[in-house]
Amino acid sequence: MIHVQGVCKTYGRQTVLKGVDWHVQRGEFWGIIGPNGSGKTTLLNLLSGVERPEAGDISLVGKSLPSYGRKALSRKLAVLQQDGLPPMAFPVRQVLEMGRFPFQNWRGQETGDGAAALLDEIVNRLDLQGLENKPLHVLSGGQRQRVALGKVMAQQPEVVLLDEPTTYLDIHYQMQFMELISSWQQAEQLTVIAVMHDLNLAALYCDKLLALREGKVVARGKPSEIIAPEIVKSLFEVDSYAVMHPDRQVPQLLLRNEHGI
Ligand SMILES: Nc1ncnc2c1ncn2[C@@H]1O[C@H](COP(=O)(O)OP(=O)(O)OP(=O)(O)O)[C@@H](O)[C@H]1O
Repeated sequence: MIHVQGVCKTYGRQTVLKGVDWHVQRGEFWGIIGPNGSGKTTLLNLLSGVERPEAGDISLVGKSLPSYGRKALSRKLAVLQQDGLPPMAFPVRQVLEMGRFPFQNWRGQETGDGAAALLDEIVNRLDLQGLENKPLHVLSGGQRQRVALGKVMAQQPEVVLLDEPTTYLDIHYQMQFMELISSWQQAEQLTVIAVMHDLNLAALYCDKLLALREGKVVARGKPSEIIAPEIVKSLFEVDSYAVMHPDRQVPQLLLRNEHGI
């Protein structure tokens, strides 16, 4: 689905990504992990076409990323940020309709049928009934992030890029958000790439993890291979224990100090 080959990115004198190679298959859920400043968001910005690499190539479904026009790219790929939508006055339903941009003509009219039914389905799936006519700025952060997800779903992409999407959510909404993404991914064979700071959530929901440090890939693999005390120590300089989650059989981290308490 996505091929990243020898990608380097420099800002001024700082080389932020140093020769990243990475292959993502259709339908996989990847988490990008690593310490602050390791290049995670930069890599996501390159994948979304917002930024261009100085060296190397990125291809999406066999075609080089720069060869996509804006609309063609937005039919393939959608991006959801930490705070997906600002608290603006647009009503929820209208925000969801904005996700249909790739399918609208120059007059803003939908070129195919079925958009209204699709939006109804999204409203039900995300439990947004009763909120459709409310302006975004009266919603809670958790509700707003659900609307942001709905807008991305309305775009019907094949790939979704998420940049720390649960940062501002409490644990209830974090779980809810990850469950929604995960069920969408499985239902549609969606490819998901998410920058994740919460390693326990990453272990629970991602199929695979890419670990970056100082702009280089230092580890990649299944959560069971990556969420291990030695790797976590090498990435974050933090001591930890890894224990098995009793329901899902994936590792979960418990933090510790150097005295083991
Ligand atoms: N537009 C920019 N101009 C200059 N430097 C930048 C720019 N974007 C990122 N950087 C620098 O590149 C480095 C990597 O930043 P990036 O945001 O990709 O890291 P990150 O791993 O996502 O960090 P965090 O976990 O803190 O979000 C940082 O040192 C940052 O200051």
